[in-house]
Amino acid sequence: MNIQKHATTITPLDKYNQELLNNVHPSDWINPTPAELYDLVVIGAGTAGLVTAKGAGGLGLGLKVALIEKHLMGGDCLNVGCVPSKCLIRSSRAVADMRDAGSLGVIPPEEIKIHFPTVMARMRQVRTKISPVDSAMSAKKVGVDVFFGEASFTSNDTLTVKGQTLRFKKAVIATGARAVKPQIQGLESAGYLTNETVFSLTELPPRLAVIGGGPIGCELAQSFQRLGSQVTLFHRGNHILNKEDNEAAEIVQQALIKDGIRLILACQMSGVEKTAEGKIIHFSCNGKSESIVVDEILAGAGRQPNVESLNLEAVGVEYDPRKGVIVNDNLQTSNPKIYAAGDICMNWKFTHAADAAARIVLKNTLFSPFGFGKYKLSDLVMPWVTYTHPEIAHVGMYEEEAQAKGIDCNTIKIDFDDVDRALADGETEGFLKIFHKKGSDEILGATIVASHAGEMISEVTTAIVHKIGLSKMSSVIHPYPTQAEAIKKAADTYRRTLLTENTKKLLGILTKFS
Ligand SMILES: Cc1cc2nc3c(=O)[nH]c(=O)nc-3n(C[C@H](O)[C@H](O)[C@H](O)COP(=O)(O)OP(=O)(O)OC[C@H]3O[C@@H](n4cnc5c(N)ncnc54)[C@H](O)[C@@H]3O)c2cc1C
Ligand SMILES: NC(=O)c1ccc[n+]([C@@H]2O[C@H](COP(=O)([O-])OP(=O)(O)OC[C@H]3O[C@@H](n4cnc5c(N)ncnc54)[C@H](O)[C@@H]3O)[C@@H](O)[C@H]2O)c1
Repeated sequence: MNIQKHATTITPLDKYNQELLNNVHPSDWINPTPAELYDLVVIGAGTAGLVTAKGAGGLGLGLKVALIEKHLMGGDCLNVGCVPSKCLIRSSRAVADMRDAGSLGVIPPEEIKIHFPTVMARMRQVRTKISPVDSAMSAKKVGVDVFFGEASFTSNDTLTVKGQTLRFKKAVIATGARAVKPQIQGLESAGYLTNETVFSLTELPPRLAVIGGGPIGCELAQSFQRLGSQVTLFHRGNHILNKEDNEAAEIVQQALIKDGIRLILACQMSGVEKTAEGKIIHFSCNGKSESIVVDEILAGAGRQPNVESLNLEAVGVEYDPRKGVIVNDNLQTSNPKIYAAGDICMNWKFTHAADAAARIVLKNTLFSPFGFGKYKLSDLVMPWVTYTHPEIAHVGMYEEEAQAKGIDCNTIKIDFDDVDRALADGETEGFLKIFHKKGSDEILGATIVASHAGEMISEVTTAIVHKIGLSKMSSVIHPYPTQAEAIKKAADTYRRTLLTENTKKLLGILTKFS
């Protein structure tokens, strides 16, 4: 494979992208001669694969570890996912800050000028700066044999890559997922963008349609709208971000509308035609047929697991073409020698989830003699953040989820317009909800909608992981004024519920004698 092939998703080939490719798929890379037998062969060098392979190789135990990547080390997150999207989000927030500065007494310019090529060049620069940690050399340095090429199982203990056979004691499938192709007549021939191509744009599409109101669709729709595109967001459901708390999703929905996005909910897209004026999208909404013309279409309509080329049948690994490789709670597949981690097998499709799963796989493949002491996926407390503006962050259970499990749950809600720093910042849209066990201070979960909700959720995650209840949280001093004081306020609200008539009487007596 040469640099040109990988340039299909990594364009333009400027100095940043060339350096990125030199790190994540060097054109002069020569695959090593395979060892006689590998302790661990890992397929896919995204987050899950890199953490597994480098974790095993870096232990200094002399383990033989191979890592196989068909495209770009770093996978989606570095190249076409988290990293580039967050760079675009940063630029788009700068636009919104300028736009809204009037309310702070700072008069914005008549026209906010956005230089889209510079926005994208900055993104490429940042991505390249981050790339050495995911590079082929970084894995080689910790003793991992890195092979570029597509891996395919050939027998219960072998697989091939570019004509070479690798024998393994254990294997890990970490091949991730890709964008689902929406089944809309004419879309394929009209052409559309996905997360694999959108970050290669060098010119802003004046009119952009986004298919799907999930995290990808919402984050990118808001960014492109703020950067100057007229975005139309098509979503099947009645409101966007339907996996999130309804009230939280509603706040973000209103923010997208305020940004000027045309939101088409509960829609059916019936066809796309390419014409001289642009791409015409035909759709129906509430029984009414309509059409719009756009310059580009971006699909963010869900993910599909990369299972096809692995020849999983040869090794008896069960999979579902839509959900991916089937694993048990220890991340072991139906073949006991083969494990999986990351987007290929998990509902939690997040980089930090892939990282956490890889650590479980490391333990379970290498340090669980006779299957003892295996770690479980279900033991993880998983936070996540959707980086719209405002952000939605969540951890643990929702109220309905707790109730469905037969746990009586109370919700404490703090609105950010009761938080001094949020008022000072002019960022009062949003709330914190903490779900706790009824009659107890045990935290079950939390949802935060706020400008920097993602920076706040880890405090609640720490509390859940280390079983710190709301009473103890209320004794933690939070600097004034910070938006994270919302968490302290929630904890104090809980403490106040402990003040029964009897405790009040007792306190009254104590004050008399003090
Ligand atoms: C636009 C976008 C934004 C995102 N933003 C965030 C975010 O902000 N925060 C967050 O936590 N998550 C985010 N995600 C999700 C995150 O990127 C994924 O959850 C994460 O990358 C999963 O890692 P992985 O290792 O499982 O898979 P991947 O990163 O997909 O890596 C799999 C690797 O396997 C390789 N491969 C596939 N088949 C083979 C084969 N047969 N042989 C050899 N190699 C193979 C692929 O080329 C790829 O490099 C985002 C995703 C997208 C698309
Ligand atoms: N901040 C983050 O952590 C982050 C950011 C982006 C992506 N991700 C991960 O990537 C995963 C995939 O994200 P996603 O947004 O592609 O998927 P998703 O499945 O979460 O959302 C896609 C949405 O598109 C809708 N849809 C599908 N086809 C449609 C059509 N033809 N017309 C209208 N609507 C349609 C679906 O109903 C669905 O709600 C997420 O589950 C998330 O875990 C995470």
